[in-house]
Amino acid sequence: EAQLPPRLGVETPHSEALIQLFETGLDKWGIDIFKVDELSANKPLTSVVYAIFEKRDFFSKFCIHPSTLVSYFSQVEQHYKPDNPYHNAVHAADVTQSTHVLLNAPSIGNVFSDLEILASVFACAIHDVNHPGVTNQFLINTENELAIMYNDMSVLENHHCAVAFKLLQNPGSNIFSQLDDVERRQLRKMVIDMVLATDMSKHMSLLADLKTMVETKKVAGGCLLKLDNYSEKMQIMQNMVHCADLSNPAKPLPLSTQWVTRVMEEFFSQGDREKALGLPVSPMCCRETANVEKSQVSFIDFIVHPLWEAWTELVHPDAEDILNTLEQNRDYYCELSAAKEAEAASKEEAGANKPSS
Ligand SMILES: COc1ccc(C2=NN(C(C)C)C(=O)[C@@H]3CC=CC[C@H]23)cc1C#CC(=O)NCc1ccccc1
Ligand SMILES: [Mg+2]
Ligand SMILES: [Zn+2]
Repeated sequence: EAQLPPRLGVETPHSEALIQLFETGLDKWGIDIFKVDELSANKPLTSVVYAIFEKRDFFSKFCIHPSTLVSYFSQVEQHYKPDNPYHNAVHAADVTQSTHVLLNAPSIGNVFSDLEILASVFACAIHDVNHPGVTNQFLINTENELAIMYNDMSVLENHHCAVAFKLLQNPGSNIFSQLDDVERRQLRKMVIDMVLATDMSKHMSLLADLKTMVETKKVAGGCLLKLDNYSEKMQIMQNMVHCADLSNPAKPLPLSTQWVTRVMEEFFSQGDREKALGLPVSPMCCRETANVEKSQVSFIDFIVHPLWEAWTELVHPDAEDILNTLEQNRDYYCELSAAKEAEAASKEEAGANKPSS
């Protein structure tokens, strides 16, 4: 019997503090995932996945040996680029833990099977693996080998999936080796369907389908339909993972502001590369002209809030607090943006009135 890996699957001098943090925060919306990164000695993904698998009893339910889980997710974690300000293992850990919380909503409690929950948690953990820190459009515009490989279609998302399943084939890393063939094939299809749905170009159609489902659910007297067909269930799972991927602005403000700084840094460095390559600079990637607060307000108003509003209706009333936090944060960015504009205007004013030297 291979000896057990360290607690939570990571070697860290802070293991007691990390265990404490998971005791109190693993099931909470708003755990400090940056603290998890510190306490886990920069293994946030492996430690979060290990803690969730333990809490959901996945080791015994799916006959997964802890050392196999650690072997696989250490490789996945290593394939997230630490130099990416945003699309790194901390983001993967954040999306995974956020989905773990969404799955605990009472109104979807008994909708999903253990295999569906396993697939959702796994999909989140690997959903951005080996992300190059640039957008699909950039890869297409620069005729990157990944765009050629995937014919410009959901290039990043196809790559994340392929890398994740390739790593499963490494010796001692196949966490799904004890599933039977049917389960393994079902899980693979569910994971691909969820990861490909994290491509923002699918956002509008995903949201439209979610709204339709909410309408029909209303008609069906409020309780969540016993979702019997695959496509309805998958729609909810895809939107759940997509919500988690777009959950930064709906987290407590000290976390949300760190994510804005990180994502803008990633966008700006892409803008720098576009400029250096003589390519048109993407709209929110220009360091000089971007108004960060204003664009976070539009990101929330046009993309994040409509999605979370629909999700909140679907799982009513379980996500009320999340929607409230999103709305409070939106007002904060709005005020900040107005204050910055007022300051800029008064500087302009002062400049204009400056006595000519
Ligand atoms: C924490 O903030 C963020 C967190 C994530 C993203 C993401 N954007 N996109 C697309 C929408 C450009 C992605 O495809 C990324 C990959 C998958 C999901 C969402 C990701 C953007 C922001 C932002 C912002 C922000 O303030 N101004 C930039 C902005 C303004 C208006 C509209 C979009 C972006
Ligand atoms: Mg992605
Ligand atoms: Zn993501």
